Amino acid sequence: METLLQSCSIFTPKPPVRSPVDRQLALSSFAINKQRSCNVKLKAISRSSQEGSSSIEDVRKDGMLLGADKDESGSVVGFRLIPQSGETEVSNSHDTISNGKEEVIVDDDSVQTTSAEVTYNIVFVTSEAAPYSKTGGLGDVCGSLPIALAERGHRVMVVSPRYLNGGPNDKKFAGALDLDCRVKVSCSGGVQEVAFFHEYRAGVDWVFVDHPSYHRPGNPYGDAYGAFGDNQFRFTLLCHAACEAPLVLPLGGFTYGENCLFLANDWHAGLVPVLLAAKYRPYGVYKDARSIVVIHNLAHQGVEPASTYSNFGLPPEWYGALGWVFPTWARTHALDTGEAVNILKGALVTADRILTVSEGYSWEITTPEGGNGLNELLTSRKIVVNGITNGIDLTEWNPSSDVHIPSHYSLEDLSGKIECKIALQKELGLPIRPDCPMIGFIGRLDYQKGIDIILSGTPDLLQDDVQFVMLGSGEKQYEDWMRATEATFKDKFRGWVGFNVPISHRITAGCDILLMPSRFEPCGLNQLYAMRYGTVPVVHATGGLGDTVKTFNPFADEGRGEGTGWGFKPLTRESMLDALRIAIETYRKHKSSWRGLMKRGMERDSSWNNAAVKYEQVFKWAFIDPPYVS
Ligand SMILES: Nc1ncnc2c1ncn2[C@@H]1O[C@H](COP(=O)(O)OP(=O)(O)O[C@H]2O[C@H](CO)[C@@H](O)[C@H](O)[C@H]2O)[C@@H](O)[C@H]1O
Repeated sequence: METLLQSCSIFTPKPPVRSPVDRQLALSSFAINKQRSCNVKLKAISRSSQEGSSSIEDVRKDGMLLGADKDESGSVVGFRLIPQSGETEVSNSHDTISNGKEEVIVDDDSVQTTSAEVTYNIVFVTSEAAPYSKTGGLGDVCGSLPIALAERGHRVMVVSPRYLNGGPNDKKFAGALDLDCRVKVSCSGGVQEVAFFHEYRAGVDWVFVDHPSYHRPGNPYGDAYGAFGDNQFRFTLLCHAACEAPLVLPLGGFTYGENCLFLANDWHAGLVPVLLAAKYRPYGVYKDARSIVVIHNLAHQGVEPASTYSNFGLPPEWYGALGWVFPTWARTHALDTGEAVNILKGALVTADRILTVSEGYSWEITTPEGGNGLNELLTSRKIVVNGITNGIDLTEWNPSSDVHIPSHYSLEDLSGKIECKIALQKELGLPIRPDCPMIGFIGRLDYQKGIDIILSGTPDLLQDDVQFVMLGSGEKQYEDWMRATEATFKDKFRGWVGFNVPISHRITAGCDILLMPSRFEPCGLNQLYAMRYGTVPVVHATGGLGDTVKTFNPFADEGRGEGTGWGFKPLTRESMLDALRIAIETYRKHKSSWRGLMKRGMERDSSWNNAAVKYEQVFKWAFIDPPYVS
């Protein structure tokens, strides 16, 4: 066993490659060794290596394998699959993409789901992916964008930790089986062994990295006492394991191979592009792979003291990539040199391209106000920075079939929305008043979400005849404030402290208005969910909120009105209250305008397919250029 594990270790030195032929041989034998070292348990998968493509059909029950594309080294770089339903064309499509525009132009067959012109082997690396793990929007995106890309014909793997906390969430990982493949990772002054679990679902390979440090009470990042002290270690492990996964895991009988595209999400996955550049490419491995860092939130960068650099398992000469110096004002004392390591910065200087989750935010992060200290670096790489607005999972967030809401409704028949409102008032113990404007807030209770502005504006807001319900958890001072406000305004305010997905659906469906006064918002998903549910968003017009919520103009479109909500600026208590008062007034007195607002919001196309087309454009650009660090 030890020999087997040893051969799987990513720290087995690989010989420097001299000639192109040698290099090719080294690459293919490296890939073969990796495959051999993994004894995959799944019967169908092990059959597939002997019997060819037919056994893959056993595994991929919902489709038919037409063939596999291989690169010159023999690694499989793509499959051609045709879904059993036959609803989707798989051969090279004639569909055209409108770059940078909302629209996807489909050819005359009016096929709903389009397929990609060029397909890639894509590896998402993420600290959370719904439904397995979710603490916020990152989980939503990494739980649904991979499926949208797989539906378009890409081969997609998502690598994230196998969190077990002893609670009911653990059963979400029950469908993932141990692949019986162990990898040894040298980091933090020792050698760690990680295992891989796998579930093939919705066309995607969900791969879970298993290690004792992912098994503890709490959420993925911390518990009641705060953030875990070893998060740098836990996510370093994730990145090392994710870099090995395409080489060692014969998923569906074939590894993803080296010619793949890594999507490293946020700082937790930020070591991936650094590892490609520093540990693999010098040995000829992953020389044709590309990496894209996706920023969901620049405020979190994975910064730790400089002395922790040796924990990353990187060559000493790569310190400069992660090295970071705090500005003088941020240092703690006169002798503090401000030296630190910053994982996200390392990703930004080594990734081939940089993506954010809205166009507005992609610009904001290049400014001193929105750049969180990385604006100059981002400006220097502006040419590879793009913003693509997130989509939403239209199956989970559908008012006509949502399993969490008491009545279903649609644009054609909105009567169920009033029933959802009445049921919500009942559930919360508020007076049952279908005519009373009901405002909702869902989100983390922290500085980003503008909770302090809500806190200062609520007493004034509640002077009016409204109901206000908040769902969230986070900073204790805000949780306490919610409890205290509920006690003071018993008939008007409810503060639900906690993270509860079914309640979030019921608030989205039952309220008339959704409030999002975020200080900054890379994209924001709740306003997209709200619009789909005919709930009108009132938002601070920043980042993705400014991009997605169009302020109501009653005079536009020959008096029919335009817009899906209200965006206010600047972020002050007064401008938030002004916007809310206009919204409340419109709700009360201008019923047809309100219906127009609901209708336009519900009709908005927030599908992932649209966003996936734009991602594909960025993938193409990534492969046109040589690797940024080679
Ligand atoms: N108490 C609670 N109970 C139940 N569900 C709750 C909840 N609090 C939040 N949620 C859910 O968590 C998600 C939050 O998503 P957001 O996009 O609004 O913010 P987040 O800041 O986490 O994400 C970051 O990443 C995403 C994805 O890119 C960006 O949209 C965003 O701007 C960026 O800050 C939503 O699905 C929401 O319903």
